Amino acid sequence: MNASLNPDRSEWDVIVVGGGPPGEVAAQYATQYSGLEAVIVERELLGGECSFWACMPSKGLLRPIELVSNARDLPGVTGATVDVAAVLARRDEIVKHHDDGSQVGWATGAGIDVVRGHARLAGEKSVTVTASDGTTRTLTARHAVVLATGTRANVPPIDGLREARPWISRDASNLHEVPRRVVIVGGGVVACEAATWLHGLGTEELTIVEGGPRLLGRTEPFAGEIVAAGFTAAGISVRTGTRVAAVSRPDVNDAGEGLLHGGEVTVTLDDGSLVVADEILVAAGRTPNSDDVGLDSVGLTPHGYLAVDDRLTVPGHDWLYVVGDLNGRALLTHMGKYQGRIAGDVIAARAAGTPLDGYFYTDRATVPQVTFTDPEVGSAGLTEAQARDAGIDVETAEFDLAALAGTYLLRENYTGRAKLVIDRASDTLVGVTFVGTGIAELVHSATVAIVGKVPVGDLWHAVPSYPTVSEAWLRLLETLDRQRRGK
Ligand SMILES: Cc1cc2nc3c(=O)[nH]c(=O)nc-3n(C[C@H](O)[C@H](O)[C@H](O)COP(=O)(O)OP(=O)(O)OC[C@H]3O[C@@H](n4cnc5c(N)ncnc54)[C@H](O)[C@@H]3O)c2cc1C
Ligand SMILES: NC(=O)c1ccc[n+]([C@@H]2O[C@H](COP(=O)([O-])OP(=O)(O)OC[C@H]3O[C@@H](n4cnc5c(N)ncnc54)[C@H](O)[C@@H]3O)[C@@H](O)[C@H]2O)c1
Repeated sequence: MNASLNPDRSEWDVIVVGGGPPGEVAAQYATQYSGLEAVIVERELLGGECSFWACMPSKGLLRPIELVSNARDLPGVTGATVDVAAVLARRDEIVKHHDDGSQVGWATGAGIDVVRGHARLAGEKSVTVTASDGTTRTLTARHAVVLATGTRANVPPIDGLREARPWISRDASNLHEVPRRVVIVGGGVVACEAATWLHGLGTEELTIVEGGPRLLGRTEPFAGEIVAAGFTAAGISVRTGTRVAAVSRPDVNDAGEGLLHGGEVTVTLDDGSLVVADEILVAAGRTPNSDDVGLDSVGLTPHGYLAVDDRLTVPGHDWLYVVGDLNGRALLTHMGKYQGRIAGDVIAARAAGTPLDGYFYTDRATVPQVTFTDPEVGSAGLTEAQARDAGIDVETAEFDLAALAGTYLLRENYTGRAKLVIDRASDTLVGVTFVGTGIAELVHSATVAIVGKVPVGDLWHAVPSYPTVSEAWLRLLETLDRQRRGK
């Protein structure tokens, strides 16, 4: 099949609206072995937020900072510094200078057409696309439409905030100048990662304002506490339990993405104190892109996250699938891509009339995530509080990761902690959290143990290599054993 960009045709088997990784994967899986034809409609860049403004640039900025932090904490290594211009240049390479040619090449090479423009549902299996020149065309799907339009930064209705033209995550990840003083609204994942790279790139005065009681509120409490302690030690001001009451910025401009959006910003906090900065970054969660995709044309509510069943199908609309951030199940690229795999397989199976056995989505207690702060935070499954809320009779074990030979060798002043959350009834893990340098690659071992429902007794025979951070597993099991013996 010869796929192309903006082909002159109007009917496909599958139309995917939104070309982030989940949408791309849904198109791939729906077509790769089925003979079905698919088109992806994308209004901006094929590859989506993740490739150009989120995961990839942010991790590209964080990696050199992590390396320098480790090197500076390791006797025998000298001279490690961050070359800001070189880091930003590599980030620009990583986002391919905002050219999605290679992604379009991947799609067409895989037999998937790409149409550029803003897509809206126009009734069952019908999609209108408005191109940048204002022309409109109507596309028809023979089998399925997949919505994968993602989310955008949420800017809360704070007095003066919108008028101040704050930075959003796109500006922070695609920054071209490093503000000397920054206030960050929010203390979740975006805020904590952005604070890490801004500090590492040279921002001198950083204030994080989080309305909730701690940073990284969805993780085990010790994770946010350790990250906050690291920030405080680095001279970053962490204001938890505090909200921004008002923002004032007399001079604003249209400098563009990643450049200062105006002059000095004065931020009034709800305790009456003032913080003056050169930029304000909003990292206060996401808003789903459901308000301008024609949902009302098929009787659906045009706002909020779109609920799906375990086959990623909108109930009552067996031709309509939603993958990625838009369904609100887990705002993570890897989970969205997993949804894309399932939705694609289900579409192909339904079109062929073959059984759907085995094609179902589950995230209820298994979602993994790594937050690339210093130290890193990694988890899979449930926190203790989430497990208790789910009615599980829980047993836990914790271990200070600084007490491992593997972590002692990694860096001089290692800080870290790990925790197991165990379902007593089945004696299997329902959640694992690691905090510390070098834990990111450990998270998948926890995911496998949880998904595989490995009995705790069997984990004793999964022997970690010496001297690695993986020995966290051994120490956690020893701690659990000691607790069970009442010692
Ligand atoms: C700063 C930051 C860092 C992150 N880092 C990580 C990370 O390290 N790991 C991780 O797993 N997750 C990370 N995430 C989350 C991750 O970016 C999202 O989960 C992921 O991008 C979701 O993919 P998506 O396709 O659902 O949405 P998006 O990536 O937002 O893609 C949606 C696409 O749909 C297009 N679109 C929208 N509406 C229309 C329309 N009407 N017509 C046509 N096209 C349309 C958009 O242009 C976009 O290209 C991060 C998020 C942020 C903000
Ligand atoms: N490494 C990764 O996996 C990674 C990195 C970045 C983002 N993400 C994903 O992107 C999503 C969005 O991240 P996020 O950090 O924007 O959202 P979030 O929901 O994780 O955090 C937002 C934080 O802002 C706080 N907040 C909201 N309004 C506020 C206000 N007015 N004043 C003060 N605090 C306020 C909330 O209490 C919350 O703690 C997350 O769900 C995450 O999964 C993942």
